Amino acid sequence: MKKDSKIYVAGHRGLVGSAIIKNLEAKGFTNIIHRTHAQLDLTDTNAVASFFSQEKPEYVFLAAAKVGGIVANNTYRGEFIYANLMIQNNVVHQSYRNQVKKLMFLGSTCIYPKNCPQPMKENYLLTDVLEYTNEPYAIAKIAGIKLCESYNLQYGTNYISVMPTNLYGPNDNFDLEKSHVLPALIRKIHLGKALENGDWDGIEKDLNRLPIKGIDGSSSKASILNVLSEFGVTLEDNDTAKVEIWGSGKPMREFLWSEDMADACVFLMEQIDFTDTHPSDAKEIRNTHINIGTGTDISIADLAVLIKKTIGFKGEFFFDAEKPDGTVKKLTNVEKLNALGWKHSVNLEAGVRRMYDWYLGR
Ligand SMILES: NC(=O)C1=CN([C@@H]2O[C@H](COP(=O)(O)OP(=O)(O)OC[C@H]3O[C@@H](n4cnc5c(N)ncnc54)[C@H](OP(=O)(O)O)[C@@H]3O)[C@@H](O)[C@H]2O)C=CC1
Ligand SMILES: C[C@H]1O[C@H](OP(=O)(O)OP(=O)(O)OC[C@H]2O[C@@H](n3cnc4c(=O)[nH]c(N)nc43)[C@H](O)[C@@H]2O)[C@@H](O)[C@@H](O)C1=O
Repeated sequence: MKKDSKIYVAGHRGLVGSAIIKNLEAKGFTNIIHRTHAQLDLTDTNAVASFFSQEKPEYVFLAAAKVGGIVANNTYRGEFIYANLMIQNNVVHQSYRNQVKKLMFLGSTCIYPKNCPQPMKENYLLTDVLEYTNEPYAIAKIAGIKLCESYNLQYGTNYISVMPTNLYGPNDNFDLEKSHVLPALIRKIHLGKALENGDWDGIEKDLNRLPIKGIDGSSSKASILNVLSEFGVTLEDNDTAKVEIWGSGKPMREFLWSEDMADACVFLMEQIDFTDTHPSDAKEIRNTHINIGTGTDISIADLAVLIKKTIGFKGEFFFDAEKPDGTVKKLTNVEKLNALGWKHSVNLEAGVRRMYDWYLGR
């Protein structure tokens, strides 16, 4: 990419899209375009066609998607498969029709089988059944990989698919119903600490920034305590706070700082072409995507303890077995990425600290 190449970042206000913009700007790219969801609904085929024919971007980062944690994926199954298929079909097809030079499609490591051998190599894709809770989302993401791969093979396009592990960072989603585990635990443990300290100013500030289910900072203490308890943050009679952890706490997850993820995306966009993702003598070209992760994981229970220490929460945890565990373990094999010359730089301890600072607005 040249510094003045026209680059479209789809999903630029999200966790990954915002980090990609920051990374591109830091590297001196000057011609970045974007649209909010309200300005351009990427599920609208005609609107996406008009946008591409008017703007003619040269490079596309497809970081717009319908995204959420385990319960959101399991609850809004129809929305997750429909929106993701539509967004990627529209963006990839219009990129082809408008001669985009290179596109990066973002999938997810939930594309791999539920009981995949660990760590998961790219070629384990489509070797067994998927995890039920996110099957619709995963099917859409697998379709996205195959869409890019198939256009490359039939039309000679240059589209790269990357499969990130669980991500976290600035502009994450802290909605306790729909978010992923790491931002959810940061917020719940932060609120638990505020409850045990009687810090109602802190609770008011938090709820004014992001109201929960109809309560905000001006709501009565009784209704705040009531709604927080529905989300698993409670104050016991002895003034000890308790925070709920969904599931058993045993599942293992791998976490990558979103700004590392963005750096990997820009690195791959600049350094590799589709042809670099498979051997030149391959008779059947498949599994051309690249995992992005750290290669290290942690149990959810241990993650909660790490966040507890970072925040300085003194209370207790309890586990809600009614909530799903999801995949037991999904650790990426990152040999392919490392061999291309990229490695993450922010470890989980430092990342959680940065994440909490960002959450507090420091
Ligand atoms: N977060 C994670 O842990 C992981 C994410 N990924 C993948 O990374 C990519 C980015 O995810 P992430 O940044 O976390 O997601 P976010 O939810 O933070 O951001 C998604 C962005 O897409 C936009 N968007 C959603 N629907 C539409 C639409 N119909 N039209 C236009 N814009 C839309 C959103 O806008 P708005 O908010 O206005 O709707 C938002 O800006 C996705 O492909 C996701 O699947 C993969 C693995 C893990
Ligand atoms: C990125 C990835 O994200 C999703 O998969 P997931 O990794 O299972 O997502 P998660 O972050 O929501 O949960 C991880 C683990 O953590 C546990 N957990 C504990 N307490 C809370 C909690 O309070 N909130 C949440 N969300 N989870 C919690 C939870 O029960 C689970 O065992 C899919 O969308 C998938 O499609 C995808 O791509």
